[in-house]
Amino acid sequence: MYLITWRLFSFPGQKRLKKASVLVVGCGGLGCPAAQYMAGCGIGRIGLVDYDVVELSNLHRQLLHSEFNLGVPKVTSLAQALLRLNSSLKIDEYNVQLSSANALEIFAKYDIIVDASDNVATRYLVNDAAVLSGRPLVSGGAVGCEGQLTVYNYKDGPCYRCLFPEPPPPETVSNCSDVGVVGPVPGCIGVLQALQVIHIITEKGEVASGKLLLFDGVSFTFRSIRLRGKSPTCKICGSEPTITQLMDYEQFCGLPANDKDSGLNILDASERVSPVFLEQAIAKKLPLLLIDVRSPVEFEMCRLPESTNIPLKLLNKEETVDRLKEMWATVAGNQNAESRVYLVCRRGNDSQLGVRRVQNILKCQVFDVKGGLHAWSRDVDPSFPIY
Ligand SMILES: Nc1ncnc2c1ncn2[C@@H]1O[C@H](COP(=O)(O)OP(=O)(O)OP(=O)(O)O)[C@@H](O)[C@H]1O
Ligand SMILES: [Zn+2]
Repeated sequence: MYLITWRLFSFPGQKRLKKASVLVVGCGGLGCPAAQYMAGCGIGRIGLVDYDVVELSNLHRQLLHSEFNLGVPKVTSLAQALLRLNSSLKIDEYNVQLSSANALEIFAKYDIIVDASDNVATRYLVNDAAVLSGRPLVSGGAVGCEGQLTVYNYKDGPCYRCLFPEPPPPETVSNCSDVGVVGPVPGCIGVLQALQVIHIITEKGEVASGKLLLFDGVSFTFRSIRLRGKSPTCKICGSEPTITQLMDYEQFCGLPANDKDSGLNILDASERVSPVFLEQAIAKKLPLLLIDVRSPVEFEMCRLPESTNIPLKLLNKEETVDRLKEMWATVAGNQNAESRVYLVCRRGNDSQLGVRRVQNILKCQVFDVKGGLHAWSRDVDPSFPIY
């Protein structure tokens, strides 16, 4: 099974792979392919971290999980698949959320860290833990049809904080659960993360330190851009670091370290309703405007019959403002005090961002549907398709 790797990297190279240990944070769209190719090439020990269980909506891009493993912890499901491929592997399962309390202890047991997570708070946590424990970090990301990859904290190269000292404002952050991702894109980036791990272990081939590989799945192009080098003033890896231990990353970023339903929480509780509440309002035929802020493609795929599609990106455009006012006039024209606007999206994050915009435009009562269509499917109509 390892012959190809051996021919390319020589026998000592293959032995290094066998002796190496790699930790994969996140067993989803990036983590599955990364771990699969690492297992295939004979890396001796692989640690898997994920707090989540396999869901149907994961399967289009997390191909080592399967319908048989729905509800099973992702670490267990992935470990089973890897052992089917290579029974001599040693696998450690961490069915936990990586946090400031456990990261350093877990990282200490591995030579290299692969970041295959999907949220900003975890990215800062993984970066800081990698720097504090002196481990190179192979970082990947994929949203929509775009993917990227770089290696942080490798030799004299920069870390994530050197390039992004401050987190982005929470309201500007969307993740792949809201935007969606085309399965082969994380597939491709995850495979390349495995290749970077092989390069680091065997010390053959280029390591993408100080470089960012960008893949655009629409124009079908790869580009590699040079990044700024290590920053001497970086708070964690600079010459006089002020961060010497892990912190509260959810507080630092203003965002949760997981992307479960309604992860973002930027509205007041009084501005949010449950899917069951919305269902009752619809059943009572109360005057309402239900706006679905997903992309037209997603809206075409499945939607609530009462909803109208205005993608989040269009909400602020001038022509949309007029259209929105016209639509609202037809609902609230009879001055009914019970008229409301509800915003819905896939999982309840983008809809919260939309609420603020619509409030500014219409100056009326606007609500977010908590947990979006996923929660609708869970709590109101299990036959409603989720993806
Ligand atoms: N702090 C963390 N600790 C452990 N696992 C994490 C952490 N943050 C993210 N993850 C895991 O990283 C994986 C990322 O996978 P992916 O980007 O494919 O998204 P997903 O959460 O599986 O998909 P969806 O958002 O559609 O449900 C997820 O399985 C998630 O549970
Ligand atoms: Zn740094």
